[in-house]
Amino acid sequence: MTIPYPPGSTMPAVTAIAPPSGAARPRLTFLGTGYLGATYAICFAELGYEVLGLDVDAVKIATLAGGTVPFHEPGLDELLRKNLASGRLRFTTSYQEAADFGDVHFICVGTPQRHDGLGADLGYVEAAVTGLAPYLTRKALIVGKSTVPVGTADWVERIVHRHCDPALGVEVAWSPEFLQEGYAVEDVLRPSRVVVGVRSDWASRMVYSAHKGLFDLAAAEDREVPVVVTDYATAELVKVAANAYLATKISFINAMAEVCEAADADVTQLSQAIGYDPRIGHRFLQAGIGFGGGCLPKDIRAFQARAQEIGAGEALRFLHEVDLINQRRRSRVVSLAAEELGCPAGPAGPDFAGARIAVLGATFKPNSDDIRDAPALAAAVSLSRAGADVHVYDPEGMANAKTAHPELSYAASLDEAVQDSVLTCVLTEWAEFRTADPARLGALVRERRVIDGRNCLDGGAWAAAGWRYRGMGRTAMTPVLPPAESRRQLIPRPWVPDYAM
Ligand SMILES: NC(=O)C1=CN([C@@H]2O[C@H](COP(=O)(O)OP(=O)(O)OC[C@H]3O[C@@H](n4cnc5c(N)ncnc54)[C@H](O)[C@@H]3O)[C@@H](O)[C@H]2O)C=CC1
Ligand SMILES: O=C(O)[C@H]1O[C@H](OP(=O)(O)OP(=O)(O)OC[C@H]2O[C@@H](n3ccc(=O)[nH]c3=O)[C@H](O)[C@@H]2O)[C@H](O)[C@@H](O)[C@@H]1O
Repeated sequence: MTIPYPPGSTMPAVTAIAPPSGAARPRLTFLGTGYLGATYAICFAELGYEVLGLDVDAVKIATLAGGTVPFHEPGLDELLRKNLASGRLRFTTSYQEAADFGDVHFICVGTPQRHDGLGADLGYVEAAVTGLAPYLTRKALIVGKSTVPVGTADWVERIVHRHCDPALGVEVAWSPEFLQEGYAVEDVLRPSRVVVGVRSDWASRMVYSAHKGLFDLAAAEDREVPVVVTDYATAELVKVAANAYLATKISFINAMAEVCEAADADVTQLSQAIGYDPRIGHRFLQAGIGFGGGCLPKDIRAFQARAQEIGAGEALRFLHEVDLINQRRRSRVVSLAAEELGCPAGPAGPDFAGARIAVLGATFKPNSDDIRDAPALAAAVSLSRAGADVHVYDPEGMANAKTAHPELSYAASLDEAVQDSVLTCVLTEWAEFRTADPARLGALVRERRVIDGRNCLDGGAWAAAGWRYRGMGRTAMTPVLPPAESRRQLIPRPWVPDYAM
């Protein structure tokens, strides 16, 4: 079924569309106030909606209601306080309150990897829907935002029908989310696209009304937000396909890093050079220790598992290789460390015999406190298990890292982490590490050896300060510059072929 967007029209003008409730804008609830749900609740209040955030974690709800975002996301704390003060934003643990309040209910709960290590655990989605549905007393729309295996929206619809009075006509839609942590506020307020799977014109209208604030903002800024209205299955697949593509792009460049290591070539220059082809582009071509986080790794595994279940397993076999390449990058940091320190190889791998190693970075990427499946922490744990005396420091991830890995030693500052170390590993590219003065740090360490697990340091400057520098698939010492910068640096004069010089 093709549903025009805005509903009933192919024109971008939408002023004639009013939400079915008759209110100026539907009232929104966000079920699950983690990284996704809290960011959405706060940003949609900022867009002018009346919003209620719900979570089963009473501490999280009290923290949010008290004006503090329980995780690190640039810009979000200010918006939270502003919108609590405006009265448009509230938080609760009561499903009854959410059902009474909301016209549109967004499901934002986690969908982690199942304990069997493959498919997605949909237990939280089921709990959220069965928690809300029995309290609904009027027609409402339940919109899934969590990342789920294809077929989930159908299943949720059946659960809703089992738990609600059919006369209410409660409906379902699925609208996957593409925000990146660290840029979440910008990504929510100015999304690259809105994708929605719907089954009725009413659901389409409601989704439109629930996003109208975004479209109004875009119009005021003379931008457009592309909207793709489709069926449930396509909407669900768009999300996992996007993450599978991003993961594949990163593993592709990391595979090139492996080849560069064997060929004594430089992957950062290779990446820069291929990225100038606009069909390839520079983004997500940063070779290093590989991808982590609460999404890419689990999503590519769940996607493979689901494809297998529906008879399309062959099509996604390459994602297994993407995963393996990614895991090898973490091991490569450990083997590089062993090479650098000349550690003897025991039957279970290298023996670091108490060598003091500074691990700079614990989060899966900078500007986040998220340590889920973080490559930096995984490498720190491997080094520690292999006998190293590891000291971890991260600007924002310390509290989460200490909870997840109390067995590691933690330093209170960058300086304390590197003090007396024989090896320094930069494994998350925080600005604090990228801009650190190698000469100053050199005075603190016992031996000047650095592994740049993100290819983010100016190797030349570190070498000039007396450090032995090792990148990941990198031979050159040139700093890795953003494309515009590098273009200015690399093309300062008309190119003259060698033979003409
Ligand atoms: N973190 C991100 O950047 C993005 C996440 N996603 C997807 O969004 C979903 C949520 O991810 P995160 O926010 O990162 O997870 P999270 O773990 O930070 O948050 C999930 C929240 O749901 C709450 N919860 C669990 N059961 C509940 C229930 N029955 N009712 C209400 N709340 C409940 C938890 O207490 C927690 O606060 C996942 O499917 C993820 O793949 C999608 C795009 C971006
Ligand atoms: O589904 C999700 O939750 C989200 O997953 C990723 O976002 P996020 O996990 O916040 O982080 P990314 O910026 O994608 O980085 C993921 C990992 O890849 C690594 N990475 C990224 C880019 C690169 O070139 N090289 C590289 O190793 C990062 O260091 C990080 O560990 C996607 O980028 C989002 O679009 C998506 O919404």
